Amino acid sequence: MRVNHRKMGSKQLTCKIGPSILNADLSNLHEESVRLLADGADYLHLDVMDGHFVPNMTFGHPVVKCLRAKIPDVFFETHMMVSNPEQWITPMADAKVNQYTFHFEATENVPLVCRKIREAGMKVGLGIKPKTPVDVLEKYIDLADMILIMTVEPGFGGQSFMYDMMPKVKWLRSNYPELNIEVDGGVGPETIHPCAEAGANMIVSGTAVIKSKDPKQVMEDMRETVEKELNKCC
Ligand SMILES: O=C(CO)[C@@H](O)[C@H](O)COP(=O)(O)O
Ligand SMILES: [Fe+2]
Repeated sequence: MRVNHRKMGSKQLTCKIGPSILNADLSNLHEESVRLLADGADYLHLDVMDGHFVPNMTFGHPVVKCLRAKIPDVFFETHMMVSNPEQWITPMADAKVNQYTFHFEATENVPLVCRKIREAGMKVGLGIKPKTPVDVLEKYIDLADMILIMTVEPGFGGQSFMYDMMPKVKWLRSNYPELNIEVDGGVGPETIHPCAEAGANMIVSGTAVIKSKDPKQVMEDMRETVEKELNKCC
């Protein structure tokens, strides 16, 4: 299935805030997630790391499945920082994940992975690491529901936002007005402006939300900034 993101149709893009729980107290994953959702999160961005594609490990489908059992209705995106992303499609679909976001750099066969994700009933997210140029995505964009532009090297929360990734977001937004574009890494109240101006509408924020005394306010402020920009263009 192909989605034509180039045409300017009637689809109104909205801002979605998806906190990353990577730097939360993972022994309280359920409580932390419920708190973030009560504070206004639109979806949960679950960072899955395999210690191979990135030099860090987190959790996999068994944990996601347990969390899903306690939170049945919320949109779960798994950010798959794994080699061989094909391997975890079925288990993540079984865990009732809504969107499976994998990395361009992790596979030789992007179309095949996109197709298998869709066949398993999930939305397709396709991401690139900072050193990967955005134009490699051109022939795959219509196979995806969302493009992820990493604004740090994947692997760890709490890193500094890479401002020089914003031209990638701008290029995508100017060519694909209806595309969902996500930014991830070092995003918070201090760095949301360039993301919004460049055209990102899906905002992942870990440390800035989790470590804040007022996560609700942080998410509200980021949403307001993004919505202001989205409303400018239409
Ligand atoms: O995927 C990743 C890191 O690899 C992210 O989801 C970050 O973990 C977000 O955390 P902050 O950079 O906002 O602290
Ligand atoms: Fe992530």
